[in-house]
Amino acid sequence: MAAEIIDGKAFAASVREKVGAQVATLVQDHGLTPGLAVVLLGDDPASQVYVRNKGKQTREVGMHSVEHRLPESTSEEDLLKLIDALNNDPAIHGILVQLPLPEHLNSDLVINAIDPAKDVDGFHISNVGLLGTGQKSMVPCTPLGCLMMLRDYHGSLSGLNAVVVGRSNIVGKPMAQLLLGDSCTVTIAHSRTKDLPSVVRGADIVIAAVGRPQMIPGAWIKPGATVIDVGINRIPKEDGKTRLVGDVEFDSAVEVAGAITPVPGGVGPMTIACLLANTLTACCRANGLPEPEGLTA
Ligand SMILES: NC(=O)C1=CN([C@@H]2O[C@H](COP(=O)(O)OP(=O)(O)OC[C@H]3O[C@@H](n4cnc5c(N)ncnc54)[C@H](OP(=O)(O)O)[C@@H]3O)[C@@H](O)[C@H]2O)C=CC1
Ligand SMILES: Nc1nc(=O)c2c([nH]1)NC[C@@H]1CN(c3ccc(C(=O)N[C@@H](CCC(=O)O)C(=O)O)cc3)C=[N+]21
Repeated sequence: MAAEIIDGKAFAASVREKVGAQVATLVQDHGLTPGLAVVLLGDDPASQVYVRNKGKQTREVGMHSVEHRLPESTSEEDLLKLIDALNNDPAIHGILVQLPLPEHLNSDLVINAIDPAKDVDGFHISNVGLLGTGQKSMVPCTPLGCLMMLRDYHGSLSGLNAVVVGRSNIVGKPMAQLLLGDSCTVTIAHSRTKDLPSVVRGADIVIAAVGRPQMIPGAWIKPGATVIDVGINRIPKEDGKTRLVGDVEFDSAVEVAGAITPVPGGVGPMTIACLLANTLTACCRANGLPEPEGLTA
């Protein structure tokens, strides 16, 4: 029996619809328009596509959207000045600095310069600490999107064995924290893990966040497991063009898994939808209004 395909694109559209409805209420009842600023350094084509999609979808849900495209050579001082201005701009409730930053910049320093209340990526050390101690925080968008899909599919995650492959600060670690928060038994695997296939085989939930095209084959997956593929990898096609694939070998995994997210159309669209949800949450918190419903962790 082939797995159920978890439709991240449709799920993301439903999240955006909820965000849009709550934005409309904010505008009508409180005269407030949530605002998101995205900062992009350099001209990496893939990053440009994401930034364009973010801007378009931000406007579609009725939010205020600002893009700052700066040259690759921008100095740390100038970038910190821009962040300071955005921190102090009352029309901006969310700030996202697109990663990775050029090598000459210290990304920890830059991220920690963002007002934690406006850190809609959830990467600031305060938000990381709040999440790790189970307190209210801004939750990183990609793991939040994965959690929403898992909760929707499973109902309760309590007691399930979850394996997160990858330990980055932006995906693997926060994903593990969220799963722990929902009472999964969590294993974090990485490049030094011994016998990864057997670690993955023990999982009811597999989160693949490695950045290696199609690395996890169906043969590693426990029959019936839920597979969330975070990987976004561009590989060459026979016709000279490229296509997107995940970190999971979809064709073999779909035959074994109980449910699986495709690439494209899985985690990616949910990431952007959660960015909009976080911006709405930040705007509500900044104005002492109740948290948006069904959009936080
Ligand atoms: N869909 C979305 O919205 C998003 C998708 N992504 C995608 O997710 C993927 C991961 O991103 P990110 O977390 O930033 O990546 P990083 O490169 O920061 O981290 C990759 C992790 O994978 C581990 N790893 C590498 N090789 C292996 C291996 N052979 N076996 C086991 N583990 C391994 C690394 O281990 P170690 O620490 O030991 O080096 C590391 O912890 C990428 O494809 C990226 O494009 C990222 C963000 C958002
Ligand atoms: N500060 C910061 N925050 C991020 O959240 C962040 C970042 N930097 N740097 C880059 C990664 C990557 N990322 C993606 C978002 C959406 C899609 C997405 O929408 N993907 C579509 C396909 C898009 C396409 O066709 O290229 C899909 O999977 O269906 C993918 C990847 C966010 N990231």
